[in-house]
Amino acid sequence: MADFSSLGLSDWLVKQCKQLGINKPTPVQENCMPPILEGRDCMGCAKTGSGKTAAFVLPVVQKLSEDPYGIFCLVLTPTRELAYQIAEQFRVLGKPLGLRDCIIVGGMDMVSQALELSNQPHVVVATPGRLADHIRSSDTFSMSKIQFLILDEADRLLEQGCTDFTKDLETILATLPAKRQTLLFSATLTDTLHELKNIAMNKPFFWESKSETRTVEELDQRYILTPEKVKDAYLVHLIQTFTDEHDDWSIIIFTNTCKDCQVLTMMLREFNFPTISLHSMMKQKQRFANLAKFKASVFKILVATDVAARGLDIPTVQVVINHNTPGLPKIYIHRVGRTARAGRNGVSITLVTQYDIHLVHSIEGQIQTKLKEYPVEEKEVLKILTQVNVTRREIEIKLESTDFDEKKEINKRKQLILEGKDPDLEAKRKAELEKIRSQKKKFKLKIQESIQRQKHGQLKKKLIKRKQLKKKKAAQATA
Ligand SMILES: Nc1ncnc2c1ncn2[C@@H]1O[C@H](COP(=O)(O)OP(=O)(O)OP(=O)(O)O)[C@@H](O)[C@H]1O
Repeated sequence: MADFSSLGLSDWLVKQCKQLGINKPTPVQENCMPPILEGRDCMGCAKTGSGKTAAFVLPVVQKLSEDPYGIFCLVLTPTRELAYQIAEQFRVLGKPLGLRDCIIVGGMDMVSQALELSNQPHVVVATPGRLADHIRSSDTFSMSKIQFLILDEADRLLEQGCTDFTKDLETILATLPAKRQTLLFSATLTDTLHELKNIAMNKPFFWESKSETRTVEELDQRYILTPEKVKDAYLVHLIQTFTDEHDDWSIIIFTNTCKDCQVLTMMLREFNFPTISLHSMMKQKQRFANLAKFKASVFKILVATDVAARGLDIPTVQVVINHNTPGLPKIYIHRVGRTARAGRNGVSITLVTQYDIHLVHSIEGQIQTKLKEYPVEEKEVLKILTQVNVTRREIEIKLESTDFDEKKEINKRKQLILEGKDPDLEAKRKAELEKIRSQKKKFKLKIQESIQRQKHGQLKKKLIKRKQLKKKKAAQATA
């Protein structure tokens, strides 16, 4: 196996790696770093927790040390928390160099960010929306000379999901030089390969870890089949068991919506579990503070939406619980990848209702692994069922009396304004679309009913005819 020196890193950087416990390159590092150092574009696809961040940070820091200037490198990433994590890796590995980084994410003060950008940091780590806002509103910084553009979680940045980055990416790409190195990394790159190649890449070096499974071997992947109404009781029971048996374990619970995230956090606190939440309806400062408390093990349980599904590297996380079965295998891969990182063991448990079984099959098909049933004493779960459900209901009532839903509506309106849309017009458009959809549905239903009636009529006619024929035959026979 190669060492970092033979891959082309300077002695001071190898020493810096050692201080972080990074002694031998992981496969993605061993394979992707040489072509990057040679000046090639690169696409790296490797499992969660396999060291993709250092695979791009190290070559950039090496190259920066040979020709330091700002702005040298731009890293784009889908979430704000991930931007901080990546910037930290640059800061630590580039410390002997005096590397200056700048983090540009939404929810933080725009003026101080603009000031930092104008001071020409070596590395800018950003979420696309906020960086595009700076480009549109100010001309005090330039990225026309950057040498590296990196898209971390590249497939997420390019997919048109609920947060669509494509417009912002277009704005950003238009300000970058054509002559640059573009590096794309993710654990699920292959699904969006075609779109990724459109990012004007120059014969990229492509590397994918050779493995039939798409999740790591150290991860014990389990499921519990449960009726929807018993889900929370299973959750409370699982957490009770884990916390009784282990002192130093942390657990991440993934939920489908911000509201669910909030309800579960409050409910688990009622049961005295040290729980904290992370979702997009929280103020950014609170998000950072909560994540820091979870990382420091002040709170052992983090309830989060998919905002925490990608990239977060928290070594103490031993268990990931999916409170809902993810609708897409890709989301499942990233969620469960928050445990069993860098060779450690971990467990993931997905709560599956009878309506989600097809989703589990599709996940199993993608990851090429069968999930195993997690054994639970059902009797124990039933003992707490009423208490858990009553607690949940009380919390839901409490939350309804706060302005949680209202805040969500306000946030939505703010987002639309930022996207340059009129919230009232959008609401009208949405209502009209909904009306058309419901009319179409009604029409379809009517047609189906009329077909059904026709079929029924035809059948009735056939039966009458058959009866008449039978009668006729019987009459002929007696005559
Ligand atoms: N060569 C190495 N030896 C030991 N540990 C390493 C090495 N490279 C990286 N690590 C550590 O492995 C952990 C996971 O790395 P990283 O966060 O880069 O994973 P990733 O592949 O980006 O995962 P994800 O797809 O979830 O974002 C980090 O704590 C990192 O410090």
